[in-house]
Amino acid sequence: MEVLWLLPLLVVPILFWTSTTFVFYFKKCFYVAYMMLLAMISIPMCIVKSGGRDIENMRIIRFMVRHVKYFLGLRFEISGWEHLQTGGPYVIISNHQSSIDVLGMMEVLPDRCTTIAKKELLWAGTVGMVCWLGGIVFINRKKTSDAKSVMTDTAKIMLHDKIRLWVFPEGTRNQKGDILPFKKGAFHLAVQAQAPIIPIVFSSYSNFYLRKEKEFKSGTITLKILPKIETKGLTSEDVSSLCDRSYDVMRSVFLEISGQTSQSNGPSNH
Ligand SMILES: CCCCC/C=C\C/C=C\CCCCCCCC(=O)SCCNC(=O)CCNC(=O)[C@H](O)C(C)(C)COP(=O)(O)OP(=O)(O)OC[C@H]1O[C@@H](n2cnc3c(N)ncnc32)[C@H](O)[C@@H]1OP(=O)(O)O
Ligand SMILES: CCCCCCCC/C=C\CCCCCCCC(=O)OC[C@@H](O)COP(=O)(O)O
Repeated sequence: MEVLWLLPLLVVPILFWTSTTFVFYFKKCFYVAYMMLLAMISIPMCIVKSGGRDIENMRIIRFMVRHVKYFLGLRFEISGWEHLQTGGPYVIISNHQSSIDVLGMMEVLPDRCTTIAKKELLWAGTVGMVCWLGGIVFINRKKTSDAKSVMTDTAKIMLHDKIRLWVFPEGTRNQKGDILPFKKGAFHLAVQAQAPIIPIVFSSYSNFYLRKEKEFKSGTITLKILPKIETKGLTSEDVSSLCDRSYDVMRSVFLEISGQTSQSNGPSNH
């Protein structure tokens, strides 16, 4: 009878070995549950260290998240570190494929850097709470005028508090094997703060993570930090061309590091 208790210990490894769908759901559930747990542990640490919402809490979050990749069988190959050796405020822009991006983000996140996120994330339990404590700026994507005014205020805070901002200019997650046309908020922000833009490109996850096919294998993510793009002297008139330039350089690097050749990208709103 006691042997029955051992059954799950046998069944889980067998399913892991035989079913890619099981592995997919197992890893996804593990990821969410473990991030929730890490966030729960981090909340009191952030409160004790900073007394509340403070960008310095991102150091704790970064430290807590860095090992999660090992459990998911992921490796990062990072190049271009020298481009992050820039003092003062800047805006990092990167492509956005999945919530797994958070792991790459925490590999390279500079000090005094937080991010812009959709306001719905605030309600993601302990993860939402820790994001708030880390000074993440929440925007309402459904109310463009509100989102724009939050970003304009953020440009002022960036300069005043000497902080860096990480923005996903696609504005949503995308796993279509290409980069979506960029929204313009990140570029207005950089121009308003007269701060440089540092593009970071994540290679495609399609060789290890396929949402539709329910596959989540081990894999290596290439993360390329690109040279900064200056915005000194630019005005709102230059935002469209700045956005186009950044998109072009990031897209060609994305295709190169994802082992794809350049095709014409479908829709473009810039
Ligand atoms: C310890 C355990 C821890 C566990 C947890 C682990 C980690 C937690 C910590 C960190 C993790 C954080 C991860 C968070 C990831 C979250 C990612 C997201 O949520 S992505 C979604 C949210 N982000 C964005 O949407 C940013 C990009 N969007 C924009 O910038 C948009 O432009 C916009 C501001 C939202 C407006 O949207 P819209 O669709 O209207 O975009 P357009 O670009 O077409 O703009 C329309 C129009 O407005 C002009 N515009 C835009 N912005 C501005 C501005 N700031 N000032 C002035 N004008 C602006 C733009 O030029 C357009 O006009 P025109 O066409 O005439 O040029
Ligand atoms: C009790 C509430 C339960 C909520 C459970 C959800 C918790 C998520 C938990 C763990 C994942 C950790 C990573 C957190 C940050 C990732 C955020 C993210 O990637 O959001 C998606 C957003 O960029 C774009 O969203 P859309 O594709 O436009 O939509």
